[in-house]
Amino acid sequence: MNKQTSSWFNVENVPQNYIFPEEDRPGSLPIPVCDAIPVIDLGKSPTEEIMKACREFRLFHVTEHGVPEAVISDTMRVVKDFFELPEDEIAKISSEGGCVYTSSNCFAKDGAHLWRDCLKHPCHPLEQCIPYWPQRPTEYRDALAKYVGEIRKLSLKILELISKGLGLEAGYLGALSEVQILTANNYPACPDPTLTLGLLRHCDPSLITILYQGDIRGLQIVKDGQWIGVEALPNAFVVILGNQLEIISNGKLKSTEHRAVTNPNETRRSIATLINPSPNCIVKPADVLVNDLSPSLYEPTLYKDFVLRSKGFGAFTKSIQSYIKSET
Ligand SMILES: O=C(O)CCC(=O)C(=O)O
Ligand SMILES: [Fe+2]
Repeated sequence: MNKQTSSWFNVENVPQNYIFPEEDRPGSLPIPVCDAIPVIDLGKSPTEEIMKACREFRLFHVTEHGVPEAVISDTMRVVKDFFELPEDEIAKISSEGGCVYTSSNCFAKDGAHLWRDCLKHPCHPLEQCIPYWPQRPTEYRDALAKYVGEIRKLSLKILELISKGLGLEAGYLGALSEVQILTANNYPACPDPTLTLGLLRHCDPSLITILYQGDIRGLQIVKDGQWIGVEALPNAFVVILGNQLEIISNGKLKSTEHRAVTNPNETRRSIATLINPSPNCIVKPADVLVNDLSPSLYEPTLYKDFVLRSKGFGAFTKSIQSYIKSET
């Protein structure tokens, strides 16, 4: 086995406090990967295809996205190296403002732990955020700065297509996406994936989330009341619709319920970049989508109140939120 940071997962049987209640755990029934989830070529200005995917699956893959392969592979490498740092190095991280490291020692539900370690930090505006990022591995900041810059461009491109598809003016959703939060997830191999979860069923508190998951499966979404698996396509990104897009679109688009399951063979890593409004933004349905036939379905809500109420960034919501400058 590779050098591992911590030993909590290096066990033959799943410890009792990692076993989720029956209604949450994946169980032993197979959940097949759905090959109907659209893979959208972004080189073709595919507004209609994106809108159809958003309506039918609330999620889609994108290829021809413009993010260089080397940027992705360097990022995955430094993220792997980060999670393999000695425990005392990682322990220093949690004390640095704005950057949060959570190990599986945090309880997720009813005393059950997630089978996951995770690192979260804001990453836009870049200059303001970089000083809070981990300094080890030494290439972390350089690699991630390139990655989040590329993801910013990609997210604006996708939001522009969705703005158009919803009939909103150009730049409408882009203007509501001033904050970007990166979550790097590390799910070690698990002796019994039927009992455990990398991430519980949730919706992201974002407008959209751009997820990179390499070539190891583990993401599942709810479609028509059933769990379905999402393929892991190397060098493609998964776009997940978040709560804020559901509100702004006045329910025309719905957020994606999803979770991450574990596997018995190898460590899976994913990088989720959440594209969010700023904390003091009032999020409400776009005026052009509200009329007599389609009355407003959501109360205007201050984004930071939404996030605090829903604990959108987990147990450390407050420290992440308070770090982001309110004037942004
Ligand atoms: O690891 C995954 O596939 C999902 C990650 C995720 O949903 C999240 O970080 O919010
Ligand atoms: Fe998520």
